[in-house]
Amino acid sequence: MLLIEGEIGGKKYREPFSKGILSKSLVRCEIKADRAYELASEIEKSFEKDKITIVPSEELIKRVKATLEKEDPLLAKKYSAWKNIRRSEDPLIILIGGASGIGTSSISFELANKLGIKNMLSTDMIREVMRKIVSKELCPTLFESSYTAAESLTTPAPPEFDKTLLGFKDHVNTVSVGLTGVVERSIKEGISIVIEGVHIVPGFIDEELLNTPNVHMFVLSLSDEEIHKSRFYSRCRQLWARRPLKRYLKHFTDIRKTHDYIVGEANKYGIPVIENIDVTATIDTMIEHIIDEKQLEKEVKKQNEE
Ligand SMILES: Nc1ncnc2c1ncn2[C@@H]1O[C@H](COP(=O)(O)OP(=O)(O)OP(=O)(O)O)[C@@H](O)[C@H]1O
Ligand SMILES: O=C(O)[C@@H](CO)OP(=O)(O)O
Repeated sequence: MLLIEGEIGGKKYREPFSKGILSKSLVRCEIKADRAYELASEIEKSFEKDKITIVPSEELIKRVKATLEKEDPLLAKKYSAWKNIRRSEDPLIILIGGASGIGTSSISFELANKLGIKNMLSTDMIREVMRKIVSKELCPTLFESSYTAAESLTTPAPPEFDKTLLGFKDHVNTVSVGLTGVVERSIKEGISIVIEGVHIVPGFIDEELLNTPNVHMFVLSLSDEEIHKSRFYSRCRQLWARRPLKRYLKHFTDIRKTHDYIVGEANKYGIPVIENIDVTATIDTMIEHIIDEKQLEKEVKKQNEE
């Protein structure tokens, strides 16, 4: 039997080679399930042919990369990229913002899955907890949606300001308090987490917190309004969806205003804005950014030590 030898926290362990586990990780690199299983079998056979019975996990990764290189060099590059992040012992705190319906929850689920991150949280959940703590009288916009918050503003909006955005900023400002708490706690505990939602807006979260190593922020966008609108249709077709399509279509103009505002702020603060057209491309871009930032952090750390 072929055994894989790994190390966790300085302790060595051995486990039987599993074609199922390996093919699952190949599927994450966009290889079709059938082909992934065939490749996993080929890799197992190649070790048997070499009469190897115990393989250090590093060796296994090398062989997978070599096999993928022959299959398609781009796949090998993708596999290396996300494997590097997964194997890193540093925690990752990933914040994904964007207007309602842009795809923050779908992308956060896919990214967490790909990187093996087990903690996920939506800012809508943070908002829901805050609604139980703060009264409606004290903080009326908190009880609205981000795009309807203006309806509960207690003071009239000055004519030079856009009312929708005034309400939006007030709403985001409040939820950012809870969001900051979650980010601080995640850093303190050293856990990896993906947090997503409309309340992740550059400029509302303390810059020092965002500059903490391993904290990465992204904003999703859709410049084509029609594609954005179609996302509400596709969401309401999902059986589990409980959010009425009519509400989002009625407020679509306001949702677009929040979209443009979030993107504008991201550009102002140098936060990557990713057009969320294709799930795979979005995830790949995020992984590339995380790797680049990690490299930069390493270089800065090295310079500071010198
Ligand atoms: N890249 C994509 N390509 C195609 N469809 C997508 C993509 N990303 C998300 N979707 C679909 O768009 C719809 C809206 O996505 P999702 O629910 O993730 O948005 P959201 O930003 O979390 O919205 P909200 O903030 O209102 O909860 C869903 O049906 C989802 O499956
Ligand atoms: O406030 C919002 O923009 C959305 C975010 O998901 O929430 P809801 O439409 O459920 O109020």
